[in-house]
Amino acid sequence: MRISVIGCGYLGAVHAACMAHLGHEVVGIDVDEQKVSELSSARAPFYEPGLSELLEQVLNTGRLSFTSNVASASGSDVHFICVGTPQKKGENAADMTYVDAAVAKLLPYISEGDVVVGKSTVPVGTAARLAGLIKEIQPLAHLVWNPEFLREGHAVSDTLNPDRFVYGVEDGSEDHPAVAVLDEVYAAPLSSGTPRLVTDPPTAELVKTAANSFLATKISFINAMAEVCEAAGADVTSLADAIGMDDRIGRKFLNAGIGFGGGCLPKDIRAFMARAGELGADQALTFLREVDAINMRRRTRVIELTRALCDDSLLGKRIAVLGAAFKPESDDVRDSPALSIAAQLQLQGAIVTVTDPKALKNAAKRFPELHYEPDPVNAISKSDALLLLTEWQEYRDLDPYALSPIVAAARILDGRNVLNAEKWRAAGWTYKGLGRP
Ligand SMILES: NC(=O)c1ccc[n+]([C@@H]2O[C@H](COP(=O)([O-])OP(=O)(O)OC[C@H]3O[C@@H](n4cnc5c(N)ncnc54)[C@H](O)[C@@H]3O)[C@@H](O)[C@H]2O)c1
Ligand SMILES: O=c1ccn([C@@H]2O[C@H](COP(=O)(O)OP(=O)(O)O[C@H]3O[C@H](CO)[C@@H](O)[C@H](O)[C@H]3O)[C@@H](O)[C@H]2O)c(=O)[nH]1
Repeated sequence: MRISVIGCGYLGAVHAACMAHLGHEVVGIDVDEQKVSELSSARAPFYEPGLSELLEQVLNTGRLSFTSNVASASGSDVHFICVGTPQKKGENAADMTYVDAAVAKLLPYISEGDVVVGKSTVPVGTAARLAGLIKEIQPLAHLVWNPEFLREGHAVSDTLNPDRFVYGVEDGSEDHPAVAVLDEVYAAPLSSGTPRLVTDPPTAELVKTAANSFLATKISFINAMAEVCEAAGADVTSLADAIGMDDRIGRKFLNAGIGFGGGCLPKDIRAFMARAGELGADQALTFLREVDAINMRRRTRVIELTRALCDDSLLGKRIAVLGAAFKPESDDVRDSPALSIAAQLQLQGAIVTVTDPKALKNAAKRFPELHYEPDPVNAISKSDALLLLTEWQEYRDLDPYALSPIVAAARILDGRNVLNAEKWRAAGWTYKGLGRP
């Protein structure tokens, strides 16, 4: 199949490389010339395990190319829309200008029988609106909503072996001609057993926002439990293990800590709130507002606990923050709780040094006022308190005995509950987890 991928950020770059890996002829189109040039030389513009290797492999086959010229979409059978839908400034709603512009620029190159596939995460109702625009120009083309569920850090394997495919087609029917086209695009994963569900476009759009809302809810639920555990002297980690043993609940996404961040969960639940409000579905709005509020309170709680750990004053205290990315195995700092906490601590008078194995360049662009140190030992040296905020393996493996002699005070706040508290305490550290005694 000939495929165009419009928007080659995190989602689009991975999707383009994976589609070429599946044997298709793919052109990736992005307005950012620098991204196009990096991707064309097999350099991933962001850290994603396995992506550079995959890019190199598929670029060598000649099946994949990148360009900033949207006219190159002409002749493709399938056009994937993968541009960003960030949160609007000062509002909860999604900014749809990139999707609208991408579709407007693509319109002249859509031919009879082409399938335009929406992969971006959008407010419900977007597909119907875009289908109207497409039909005006090319009545014999189709629009499908096919949301993406990949996780950063696992993006390549999630794209090649997803849990499921969801196709939202106009009449919601298996017989819709676009179903057979997408089945051909995803022939390899489908033949190895990936389930697919055919539905109508609004349901497909909602599957995505509901899935992210549910994941966010699980995290905020366990963080609310962490607050209770803290007050009652209980251990939220054992609690999560025990409730997670119930198959109906499951242990995944029950790790209490500093809360969720990233380029998806926070902005997606807010966009969902905004859309639910517009539709008059107030219960979803109220419910998700609390999920968001619990999440944001975790950041405030970490500041309070750090102050308590530092003898009730942050003024002039040297704090080493381990982690800047919103999660390990990523250099993405969009809405990173670690960086938001680091910036707040500095505003409140602490002298903060942030370290991270991959995300420091991105962090410095967003928070130029913070001090960054690539070597964790240098960052930790002479500190009055250590905050583990992104659970990179190398921070999990830190040896409390080796670090004791280099710090000013042996105090650690484990924002992800991943360290062995007994071991750190035995080495003479004051250890504080979140929702753990
Ligand atoms: N990042 C993820 O893990 C992930 C996973 C699933 C779904 N999504 C959704 O996918 C969408 C994209 O997310 P992302 O993280 O890749 O965003 P991103 O900001 O990394 O990438 C968006 C890309 O689109 C490009 N672009 C903007 N306007 C364009 C246009 N008119 N033509 C061509 N290119 C254009 C930008 O230059 C950028 O490279 C969002 O809706 C997001 O919610 C993201
Ligand atoms: O038990 C947990 C699990 C995760 N997190 C945090 O939650 C955030 C999001 O993590 P994750 O979902 O792994 O990252 P993303 O790559 O943003 O992926 C989410 O967002 C994508 C974009 O919509 C979806 O495609 C994915 O399915 C969905 O998991 C991160 O800050 C994690 O630290 C926790 O605090 N506790």
